[in-house]
Amino acid sequence: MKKYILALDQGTTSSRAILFDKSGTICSSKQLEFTQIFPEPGLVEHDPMEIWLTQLTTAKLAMSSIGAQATDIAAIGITNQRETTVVWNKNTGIPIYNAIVWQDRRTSDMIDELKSKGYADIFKKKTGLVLDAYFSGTKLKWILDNVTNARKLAENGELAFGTVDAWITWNLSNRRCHVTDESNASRTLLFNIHTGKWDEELLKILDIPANILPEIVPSSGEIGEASSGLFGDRIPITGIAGDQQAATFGNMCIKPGMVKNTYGTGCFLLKNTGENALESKNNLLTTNGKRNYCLEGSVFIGGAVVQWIRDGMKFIEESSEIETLATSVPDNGGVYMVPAFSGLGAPHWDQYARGLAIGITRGTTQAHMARAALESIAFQVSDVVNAMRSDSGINLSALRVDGGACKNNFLMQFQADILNTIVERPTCLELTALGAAYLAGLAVGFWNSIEELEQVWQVERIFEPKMADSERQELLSNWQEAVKRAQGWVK
Ligand SMILES: Nc1ncnc2c1ncn2[C@@H]1O[C@H](COP(=O)(O)OP(=O)(O)O)[C@@H](O)[C@H]1O
Ligand SMILES: O=P(O)(O)OC[C@H](O)CO
Repeated sequence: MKKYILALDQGTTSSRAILFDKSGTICSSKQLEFTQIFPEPGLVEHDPMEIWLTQLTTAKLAMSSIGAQATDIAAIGITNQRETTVVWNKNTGIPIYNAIVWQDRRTSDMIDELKSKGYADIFKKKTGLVLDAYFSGTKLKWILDNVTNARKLAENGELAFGTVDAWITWNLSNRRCHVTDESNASRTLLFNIHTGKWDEELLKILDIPANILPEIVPSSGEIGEASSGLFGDRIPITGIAGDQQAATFGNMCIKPGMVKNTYGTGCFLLKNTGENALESKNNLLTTNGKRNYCLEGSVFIGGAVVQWIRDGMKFIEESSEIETLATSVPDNGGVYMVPAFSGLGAPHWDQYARGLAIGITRGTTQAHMARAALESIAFQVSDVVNAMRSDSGINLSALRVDGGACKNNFLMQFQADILNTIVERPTCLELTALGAAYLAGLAVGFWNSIEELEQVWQVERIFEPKMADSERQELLSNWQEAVKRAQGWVK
């Protein structure tokens, strides 16, 4: 009898493997952090081999720690940091350059050039995305233009491009599958979300040869097999989704209008818009979920500001300590932090914004800075919600949350206060991995219906808004002023 689904969650800062049983319970979980490479300010890379090896190791450890065999596992579901771009040689299986991470800003000039040539509208219409260095298309072009021999090898059909899902699947399948799914393809600037195909016109604009691209496969279905050499027997791969779409499914936002926000490295708020690919007038992205479209607001720095308070400022030793530090003062003492470390994402889309802290006086302490850092996460989410409110008349009765930073009770209460909306925190916070497990499990009959999965989602705690309107308005108005001052800084 198959007892588990193995979810591989390849995130920005760590690789994770989780074995879920039929009740959606985590039976085993292993996580390994990997190296963040910052070659210059604004550039962020990962070593693709380290991504693969940490992912493989976590899978083996998750299995061995509970004595699970390959034959106990019904299927593998893969979910991943999106947009991060890997190009490898199909003959050797070796990447020709480091993975260029979604946070990397090296193609900002390329984006400016595309905008100046008037291409913003066509990309928006076909891909649902705004032109920004965040997405894979210009990162891929940069590799082809800058790595020695890359373009020649690509023209000879010797190179493969993929987001991290494709890289993991290629390695799991012993180089047999070069595939991606629509939720990842929809983050490349190369994929037409209306036709469900790579778009020839966009490929031409970016000068990208079609033969480098992965085949697009369903997010849930027969995708490939992990080779027996890895786990002792073959295991079907039947689920792939970008991490934010997977979390939307894991959070069971399956009906139009339902909204989730994931508080990981960044913050990603997705609203299910059903079968309509709603075009945003407020700089939100239209993106593909499982047979559904979503409106998305991507905030580049969420929990990462807590890592910066810990590792950069060294105010705390563990991320969890920020809550005690921040609540040791009654308020932010007039300090506002805009963590635009790699520009601002939705709804501002300013590649040239940079971080600032403002309102500092002689009385400002580490506690005020920590509090301002946490508040900045909630303010950014609030900007996205407001953009969504004016776009689609969103009636946000409750916000479902997940991700590492939503363990922080102060942050969740402040979020509820600033949005003036209930925040619902579920019992299982690993909803990205759970979403990928669901996609894989539904494809092999481990679970039979979405209705069955709806029983798994349970609320752990509800945060009710308590703040007075006047206080909320003052905080938001000061935040908006701070954002204005951060914008365009490195232009
Ligand atoms: N108690 C906490 N309070 C605030 N932030 C936290 C807390 N615990 C973890 N984090 C933040 O959560 C993030 C990790 O969440 P996770 O969902 O694992 O992210 P990712 O998938 O992007 O790697 C880190 O940026 C970390 O700083
Ligand atoms: O790795 P995460 O969870 O921060 O997610 C990264 C996003 O997929 C970037 O779009």
